[in-house]
Amino acid sequence: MVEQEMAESSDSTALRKKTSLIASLVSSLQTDEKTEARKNEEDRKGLSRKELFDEMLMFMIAGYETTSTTLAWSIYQLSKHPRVQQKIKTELMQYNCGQYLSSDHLDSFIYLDCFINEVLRYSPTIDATSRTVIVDDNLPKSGTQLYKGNQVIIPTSALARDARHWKIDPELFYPERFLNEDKNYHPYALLPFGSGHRQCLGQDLARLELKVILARMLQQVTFGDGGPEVNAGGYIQKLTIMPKHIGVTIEFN
Ligand code: HEM
Repeated sequence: MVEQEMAESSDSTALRKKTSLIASLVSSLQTDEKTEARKNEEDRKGLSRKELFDEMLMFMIAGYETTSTTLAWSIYQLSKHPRVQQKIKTELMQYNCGQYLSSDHLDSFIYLDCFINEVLRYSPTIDATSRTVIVDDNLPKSGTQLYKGNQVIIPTSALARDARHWKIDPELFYPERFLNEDKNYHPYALLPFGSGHRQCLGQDLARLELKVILARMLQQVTFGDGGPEVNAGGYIQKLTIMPKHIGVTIEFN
């Protein structure tokens, strides 16, 4: 894909760089890598070819397992919460979209958005992120001293279940919270995609993928609890946090 893009004229790449990630990366390639390599890191402009390929690899690694694991958690939660599953199905039927899912249809599925948010809150695939302190500073309330170079861990999964930040018991799997009591939750209580200028670059794509796949699946099938032996839940921590025992029944509607 990158080579195809590099074969295009620079004018054509520049035209498409707002809508194509690959065109955008290719248009940032350094024209003279050797000269750039001799400069200090802060003075270098553009991407080397190696940096571009590293970015592409990062998209694949960061984009694949996170989204597929969130989908696995979604299926697990659907199997455990038939009431929630039925409510999503009712919403899908209400808009009677058949085989064709337009962006207007997707925008109408408000409860499905709440469900996806609740899965990301209750069963996060990533439990923390981190930042490197770049100047000596201290935390506003506690006064804790931080020094340049310290690594600060932000425990996103603990924040998402911290009762101080949620009006409805955070231990409950309850998508409706995002329609009512917890609609205006603290912006840093739920950070499934991080925050700030290093936040997840693929979050809109991930949300779109999750919404389309879940809507399509729930138009066709109902997930049931496969029983305590196979659908026992729990989690394993690999690159992401995955469900450990997930075993559901699938009924075609
Ligand atoms: C449900 C799916 C996903 C979850 C839960 C997720 C979560 C995250 C989190 C927590 C971070 C760190 C953000 C921070 O420290 O502030 C991150 C970074 C990143 N994600 Fe995602 N992600 C998902 C899907 C994707 C997809 C689909 C892509 C790309 C196709 C992607 C690409 C990236 C990249 C490139 C970064 C690094 C950004 C940077 O360091 O500047 N992610 N993601």
